[in-house]
Amino acid sequence: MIKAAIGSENSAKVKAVEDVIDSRLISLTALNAESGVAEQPFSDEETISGAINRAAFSLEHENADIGIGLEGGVVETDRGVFVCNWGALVTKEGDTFIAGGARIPLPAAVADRLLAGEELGPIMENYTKKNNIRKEEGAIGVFTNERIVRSEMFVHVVKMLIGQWEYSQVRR
Ligand SMILES: O=P(O)(O)OP(=O)(O)OP(=O)(O)OC[C@H]1O[C@@H](n2cnc3c(O)ncnc32)[C@H](O)[C@@H]1O
Ligand SMILES: [Mg+2]
Repeated sequence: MIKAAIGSENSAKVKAVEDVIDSRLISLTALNAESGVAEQPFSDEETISGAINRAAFSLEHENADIGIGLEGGVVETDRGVFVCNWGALVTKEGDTFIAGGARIPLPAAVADRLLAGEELGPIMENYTKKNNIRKEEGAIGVFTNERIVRSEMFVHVVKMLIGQWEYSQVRR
């Protein structure tokens, strides 16, 4: 049995990993891992660092074979502020794999509040008058009419992580 650890207890993230891995081959533990970056990452680089830090923390803390970190952030571009999401998978052999998730621009009303220093999670709850968006459909779900919800977006990221790791095993 391969031992995996995911560095979050957010159900949208844990469910994504559970959906992708084969539970007959890989056991999964979820823990709240330090991201080591701001609560609201504001670039791809900062979001990637958060994902890698969570993955490394999880690997070490659980003495696992693989650690997975999933981190959300936003990126400011010439075309507006986009949501971004990154994942990292680290192995006890010292390999690190990363993969990025789908991104869409946020409405100006949301972007303005982010630029003023608020966090996306609370902004979304306030904007939609709903709780727990970040554990459920997410900003990506709200603004895509739920055609892509947060867990599905993370499933895609986790598939790209696990797939890169599998490919490295095959070639080892
Ligand atoms: O418990 P953790 O794992 O921390 O789960 P979380 O929902 O707080 O998720 P992250 O810390 O990875 O990311 C939070 C950031 O992700 C971004 N994000 C994207 N979609 C979001 C959503 O629907 N709700 C909240 N944050 C979202 C936003 O930039 C947040 O500041
Ligand atoms: Mg968080």
